[in-house]
Amino acid sequence: MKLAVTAPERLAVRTVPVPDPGDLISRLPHPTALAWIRHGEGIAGWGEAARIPVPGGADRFAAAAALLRELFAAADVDDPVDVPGTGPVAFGSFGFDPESPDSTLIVPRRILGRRDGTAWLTTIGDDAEPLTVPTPPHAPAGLRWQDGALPEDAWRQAVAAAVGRIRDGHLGKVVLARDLTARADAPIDARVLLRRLADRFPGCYAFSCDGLVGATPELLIRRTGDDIESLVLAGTTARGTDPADDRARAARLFNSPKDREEHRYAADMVRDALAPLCADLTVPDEPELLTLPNLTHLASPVHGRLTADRSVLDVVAALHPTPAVCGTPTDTAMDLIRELEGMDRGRYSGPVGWVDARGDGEWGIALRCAQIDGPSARLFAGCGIVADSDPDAELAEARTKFGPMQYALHG
Ligand SMILES: C=C(O[C@H]1C=CC=C(C(=O)O)[C@@H]1O)C(=O)O
Repeated sequence: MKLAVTAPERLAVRTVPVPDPGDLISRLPHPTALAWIRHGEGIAGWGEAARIPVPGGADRFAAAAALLRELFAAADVDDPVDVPGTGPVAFGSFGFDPESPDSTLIVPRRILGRRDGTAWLTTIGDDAEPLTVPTPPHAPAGLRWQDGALPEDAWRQAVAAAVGRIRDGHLGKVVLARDLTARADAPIDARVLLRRLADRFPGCYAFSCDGLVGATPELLIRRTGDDIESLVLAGTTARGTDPADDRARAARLFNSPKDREEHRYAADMVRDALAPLCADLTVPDEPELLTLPNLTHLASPVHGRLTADRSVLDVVAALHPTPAVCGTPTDTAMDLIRELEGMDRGRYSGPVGWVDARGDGEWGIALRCAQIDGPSARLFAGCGIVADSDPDAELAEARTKFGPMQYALHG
């Protein structure tokens, strides 16, 4: 696959150290924000120095990595700060399904970053060229909600059908998702959603890229030099109504054979995908609990050291789609998702994040998110289904997973 890029032939890139910029989200001047922020650290971008539409295909990550390598190698870079995220950076979000055409990389004109006490501003392109005038953010108003592809009952039946296929031995696990749509009175401003998500879910990665906005707890891969990290999530319970109930639910999740099975598929696949690329790969034998404001997940933190020079996008290519969002075996699960969900997921549950010219970067799985298109938002939530899954319980779990974006829209 050969990609086309809308960009000047040679990017001029200058990074300078800046005093602590404070809250990154409030520095975003435009509704079409680019962001990747957790606990107040990360990068925020605006303007477009380059936009790269990436067609569908199993090789979309490799094609994107190759084009960025070329674009960044040709850039004229002045970067005295020289830490991951400085110099030229592309934000990106990829379609979940290789048959979905919907993936994009964007190199912003400005990137404001903060990490471990260092802050920087990167300017890409002509410094003197004016950016559009900043606009104040406006919260969405007059929201009207509608079911997406499958109303609740139909989705429950899809889950029951998936359980049947699993019990018949066709596959071990599949993740089924559903969508909801909301329409506001005016175009939705990503900055308002980011603000609310970052405030309520500070431990998640608040992201915004080309209309895909959310706060995901799941780190697909972070590459910092040779080091790679991932946080595998699968297996979920809602938080309790009081501390005793919360502890009881967490204990039930931790000891649930059904959730352990759901988790094991995901952790095993990540280990198998990373093992050929890594030395010193550690995947815990047993998951731990990750507690979020609305949910508790089973979580496996994974670490390794790359044995060859691979961009973070090369590692994304090896990992996506994990059984946290697809299933096992992958191809059978992908076919069942196409058959039962009745929709194209677009970029929901695809990789979202950023990559720099060193090949460093952070990519999450786009969960707890919505695709914003003018005044419309399409929200997504999915659940891992195994032989012992109960359709009613999965529907309740999906409702809880819609919660963060419903909150982001309504406040
Ligand atoms: C597919 C989603 O969550 C995944 C990540 C964590 C836990 C999951 C679960 O327990 O089903 C899912 O695998 C979603 O939030 O839409």
